Amino acid sequence: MVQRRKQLVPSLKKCRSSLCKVRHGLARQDPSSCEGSSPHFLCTDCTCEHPCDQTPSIPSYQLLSCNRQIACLPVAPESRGLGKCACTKQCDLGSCLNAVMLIECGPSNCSVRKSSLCKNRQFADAQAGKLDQLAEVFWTGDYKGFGLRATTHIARGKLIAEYLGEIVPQSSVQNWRYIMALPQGFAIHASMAGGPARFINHSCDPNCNAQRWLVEGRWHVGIFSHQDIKPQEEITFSYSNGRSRGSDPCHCGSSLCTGRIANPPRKYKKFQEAPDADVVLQEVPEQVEAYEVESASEESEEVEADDWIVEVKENQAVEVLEPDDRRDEPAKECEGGVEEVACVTASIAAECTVQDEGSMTLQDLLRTSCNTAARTTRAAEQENLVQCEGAGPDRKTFCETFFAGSRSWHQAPIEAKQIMQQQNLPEESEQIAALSLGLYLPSALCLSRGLQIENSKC
Ligand SMILES: C[S@@+](CC[C@H](N)C(=O)[O-])C[C@H]1O[C@@H](n2cnc3c(N)ncnc32)[C@H](O)[C@@H]1O
Repeated sequence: MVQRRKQLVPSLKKCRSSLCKVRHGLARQDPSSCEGSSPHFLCTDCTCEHPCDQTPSIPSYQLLSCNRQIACLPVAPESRGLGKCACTKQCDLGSCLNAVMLIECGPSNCSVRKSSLCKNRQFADAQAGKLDQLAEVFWTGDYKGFGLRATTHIARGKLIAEYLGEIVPQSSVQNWRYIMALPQGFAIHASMAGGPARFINHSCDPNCNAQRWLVEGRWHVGIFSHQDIKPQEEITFSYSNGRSRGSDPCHCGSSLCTGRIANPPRKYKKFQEAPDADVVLQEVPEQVEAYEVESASEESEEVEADDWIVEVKENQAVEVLEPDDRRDEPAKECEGGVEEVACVTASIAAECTVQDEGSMTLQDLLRTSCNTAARTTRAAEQENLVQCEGAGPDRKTFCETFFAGSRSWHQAPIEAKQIMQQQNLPEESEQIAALSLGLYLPSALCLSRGLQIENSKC
């Protein structure tokens, strides 16, 4: 513990570089001197260990403003038949019935006439870019890679960021570093595309929690502060779902640290070849478990999410349809006089891996088109899914080595390099493979900047 502290706050006396003016975690370097900043990323700190010219830049990923539907996530069963809230003049988060049940208000379920008087629109506001930017990505150091920290004082109960990514079946996930579980076997996969929340690290004594909300019938996950947070304080939540204890070492630095961060549940172990692979399942915590439809989640856990679909009938009983049966099902959006929307959404749904026309809503349509067309996102997903088979023998070998590896690769650039050399792989292939897997790998980043690695540093 003492050693770790030394590493996080290096002594300024030892600092020889003129660039090394800022102590890690206390202040921010002038953003204008940072190269390669992405829109939400202001700057990485310079430390003696990582002077500005050596602090890695963020591995590339696509910045999203809303979730991208790759699998057609069914409308959340519990959203059916919900009435409007009982608010009259305005909706407040503490009193609106929807908000209390972690349901966001929207045109269909809010009683307040003017949407500006409804405070229960946090996710919609975030997606519209209406929320204050409260946090920035920063370099925490070798152990945890990048993280997110407050840029200002954040009061308790604030939505800091939505956990954005691609909605996929959990069964298709191979890189578990950037995953948030959803009910019914789905997940938000933020490896290739997502938002700043993908950088939030685990802590055994976190200042935030992940909450699953229903927004227009769809699950969304937000990172909310559960205590006041000071400027420059790292934003963290617990990856542990309370059921599993992971084997990855935890470096959260808290006095309550259990020494481990969580692993994916056993049923998905088949996707990680080695017990010690660097994989993490972040699952929404207990307080939102009420949103699980017990029988639905039980059933869907047993079956492949992309072959089967869970349907909810009017009486809320849950039924699992086999793929053949659901072809005859009418598009649900056609009921209720929105045929036009249904036609368009159905044609987009036809592009999806799961042919679930009935569960596409106008919101999906907007979400799909607010990013890339469904056709393109599907192509991206295909590429993601065949990471280990797809593009050439070098990437395949690297990928297999990564999943069979016994160490956290992002912490072991030397080992990564040795394996590449043992297998006679050109160095560039490591970089390409690492980036295509959405991994942070110092050696890959060094190579991308044309720098040599020596003693774990560029
Ligand atoms: C969702 S990513 C968080 C962002 C990541 N630090 C990065 O640089 O992209 C999860 C990964 O971060 C690292 N990580 C997060 N919390 C950690 C902790 N408390 N101790 C050690 N590593 C941690 C682990 O490698 C984990 O697989």
